[in-house]
Amino acid sequence: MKIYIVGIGLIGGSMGMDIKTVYPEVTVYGVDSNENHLQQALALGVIDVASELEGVSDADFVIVSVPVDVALTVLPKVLDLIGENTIVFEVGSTKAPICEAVANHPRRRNFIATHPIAGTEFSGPSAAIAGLFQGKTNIICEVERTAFKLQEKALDLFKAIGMRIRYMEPKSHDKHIAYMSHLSHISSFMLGKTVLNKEKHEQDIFDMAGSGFESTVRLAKSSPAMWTPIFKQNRKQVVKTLDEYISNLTHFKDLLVSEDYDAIYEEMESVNKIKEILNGMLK
Ligand SMILES: NC(=O)c1ccc[n+]([C@@H]2O[C@H](COP(=O)([O-])OP(=O)(O)OC[C@H]3O[C@@H](n4cnc5c(N)ncnc54)[C@H](O)[C@@H]3O)[C@@H](O)[C@H]2O)c1
Ligand SMILES: O=C(O)C(=O)C[C@]1(C(=O)O)C=C[C@@H](O)C=C1
Repeated sequence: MKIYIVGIGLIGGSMGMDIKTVYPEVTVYGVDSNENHLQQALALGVIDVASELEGVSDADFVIVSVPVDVALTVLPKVLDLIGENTIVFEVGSTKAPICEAVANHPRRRNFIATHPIAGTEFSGPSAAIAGLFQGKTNIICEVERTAFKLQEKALDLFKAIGMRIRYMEPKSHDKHIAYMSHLSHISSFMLGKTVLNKEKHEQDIFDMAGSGFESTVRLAKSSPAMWTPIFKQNRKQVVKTLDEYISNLTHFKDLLVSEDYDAIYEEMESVNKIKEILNGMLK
C-alpha cells in the first residue's frame, strides 16, 4: 500500500506515525512545501520517502493536511492527479468551504471530507504524536458523496488508528465547531494579550503562572498560519459566536459592578454542569 501525506506537520505527521504502526507494510510518502519539514519528517521516521505532489497519481490513499486556505487549491490539484481507485481525505478545521471547492470535481467521489477532533497547540512534524487519534472523534461530512467502496476503505483506516466516527453536514460542522474550538482559541489569544499588555516583567509572569493560567492560555501558543485562514473561512459563524461570548462577559462584569454576588454564584453554578458532561464523555 502506498500512502501520500501532503502537509507533513502535526496532523499529517501524527497520521503517518499511526499508519506505519497499524499497517507496517505501507510505504508513507511525504510532500511538503517546507523542505525542512520534509527532512525532519524523514529523520523522525514519520515518512519513508520525501516526494512531490505528482507522485500521488498511483497512491492508494492521499491525506491532505495543510492549512485550510492552502487546502482550497491543493485539494483540487490532488484530485486532478489521482486514478479511479485512490481515496483522498482532508483534515482541515473548516468543512463547508473545502467541500464547496471540490463539489463539482470529476473525482469528487474519490474524496472524503474529515475533521479529526484531536491536536495540540504545536506545529510541524516535530510536534507529531503517536496515538494522537486514539479514542478521538473524526467528523465526516457529505459521506454520501464518496464512492461506497472507497468510504469503506477510509473508515477501516480511521478505525484502525482508534477513531470513532460522527457524520455531519459541512455547514452544521462549521457552526458547532465555532463554539467548540474556534471560540476557545480566540479567548485564549486575547487572555494572553491582556496579560502581556499589563505584565511587563517576564519573571513575574513565570513566577505567578499557576496551572489555571497555564491551561487557559495554552491555546495562545497556537500557529497564526493555521488559525488566520480558519477564522477567515468561518468568519460569519465566529463573529456570531464572539457576540454571544462578549455579551456573557459583559453580563458577568455588570453583575460584579452592581455587586450582585448571588447572581454571580448562580451563573457559575449553572455552568458547573460542564463537569458532568465532560466526565460522562471521558468514561
Ligand atoms: N493542530 C490541530 O490541533 C488540528 C487538529 C485538527 C485539524 N487540524 C487541521 O489540520 C491541518 C494541518 O494542521 P497542522 O496542525 O498539522 O499544521 P502544521 O503547520 O503542523 O502542518 C501543516 C503543514 O503543511 C505544510 N504546507 C503548507 N503549505 C503547503 C503546500 N502548499 N504544499 C504542501 N505542504 C504545505 C506546512 O509546511 C506544514 O508542514 C489544518 O488544516 C488544520 O486546520 C489541525
Ligand atoms: O487541543 C488543542 O490544542 C487543539 O487546539 C485541538 C483542536 C481543538 O480546538 O480542540 C484544534 C483545532 C482542531 O481543528 C481540532 C482540535
